[in-house]
Amino acid sequence: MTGSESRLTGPVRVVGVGLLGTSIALGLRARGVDVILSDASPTNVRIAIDYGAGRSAGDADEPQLIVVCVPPDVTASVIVRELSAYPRAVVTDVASVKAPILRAVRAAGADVTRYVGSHPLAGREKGGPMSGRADLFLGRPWVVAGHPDISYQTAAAVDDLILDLGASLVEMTTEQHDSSVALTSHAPQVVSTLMARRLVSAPEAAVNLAGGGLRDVTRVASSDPGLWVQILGANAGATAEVLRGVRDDLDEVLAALSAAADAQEDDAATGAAPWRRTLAETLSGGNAGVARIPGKHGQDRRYAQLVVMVDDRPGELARLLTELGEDGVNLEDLRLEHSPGAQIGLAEIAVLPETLDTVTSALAARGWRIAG
Ligand SMILES: NC(=O)c1ccc[n+]([C@@H]2O[C@H](COP(=O)([O-])OP(=O)(O)OC[C@H]3O[C@@H](n4cnc5c(N)ncnc54)[C@H](O)[C@@H]3O)[C@@H](O)[C@H]2O)c1
Ligand SMILES: O=C(O)C(=O)C[C@]1(C(=O)O)C=C[C@@H](O)C=C1
Repeated sequence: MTGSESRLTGPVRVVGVGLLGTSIALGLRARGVDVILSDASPTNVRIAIDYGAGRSAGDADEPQLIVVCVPPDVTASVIVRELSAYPRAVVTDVASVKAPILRAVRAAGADVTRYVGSHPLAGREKGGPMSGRADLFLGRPWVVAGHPDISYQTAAAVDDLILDLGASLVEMTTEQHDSSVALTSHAPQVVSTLMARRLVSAPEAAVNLAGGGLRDVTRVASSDPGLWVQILGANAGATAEVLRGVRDDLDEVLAALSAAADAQEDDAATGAAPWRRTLAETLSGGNAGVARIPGKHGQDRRYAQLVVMVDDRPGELARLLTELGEDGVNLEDLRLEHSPGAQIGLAEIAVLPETLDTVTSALAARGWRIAG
């Protein structure tokens, strides 16, 4: 690819080359943009350079855009420093909270006519430059949390960054952003963590029965505690409000379960017990909530699932993917499940619903066992 394929002219300076910074840098390098890398850790800069994410800073650098990708606690002070060090650059950051950062940048008296915060709703539970991926942002929402002191013309550089990385731009105020992510990201992190904590002292025999449900619920519980203390602390009010709603529902479920446990057998058999209705309503509410989550690429589209049994031998998964490619199948998603002691893995693949029958027959014809 060449630089002409990017909207940004560059150079772009990335400050903080962990997961987010390295992913942004790799994505821009793939479009030919000149990327300057900076981090408090010289080791992280070296790793990111070795990865092909960009070059080290020079005295004569005149960045068009600076993207601050450091932990939330230090984001405002780094923004203030960068605005002052590069008086012609537009500055954005990618921290997971927006209102407290804008407030702190304003309070420091910095030039907010060149600063607008942003936040890609894309990430992983693993940080550091080695987790960086050029395609991390493809099809993901990326919020620009605007404010009245920056002009559209100046903020356009941030829009260009988002579009160059293949993300979809969403405009919100900082407050709308923070209350939205309290619901979609920050409270879910706590719920996932609380469930995962139940496993710490559980018997090994029980934990070994872990299936897809537990893995889905606990994936983000592996995230960096240091980063999340900062995120939750900075968005405490809005996150607590969501969690109070969760607590109310949980109290209802506990009451229903307690009634169910106490119920006489014949009472349970009538089907009319109030606890049964409470549980059914709660579970249906969950169905209705999940149905509102947009699919991949932000479309409200559901995919058909197919589970293929993959022998636990080197190269088998690669063979499955190659053969799907040979059959012209576009995978919308792929998830692997592997139980301890099992000689097979389950590859759960998502395809467009209209292609499900064709894909199933093509795989069966090649001898793959379809589990569901
Ligand atoms: N992890 C995610 O999924 C995710 C997603 C969206 C946004 N974010 C936000 O992106 C930011 C970075 O998160 P990450 O996951 O990339 O973290 P990370 O730990 O992978 O990377 C942070 C980097 O910042 C560097 N750093 C720390 N203090 C610095 C300073 N004062 N000056 C320069 N460099 C400094 C660290 O050395 C490290 O390389 C955070 O604000 C986070 O809220 C994270
Ligand atoms: O680990 C992931 O899958 C994430 O996408 C992480 C996630 C999220 O909750 O959506 C976490 C925090 C960030 O601010 C943005 C993204």
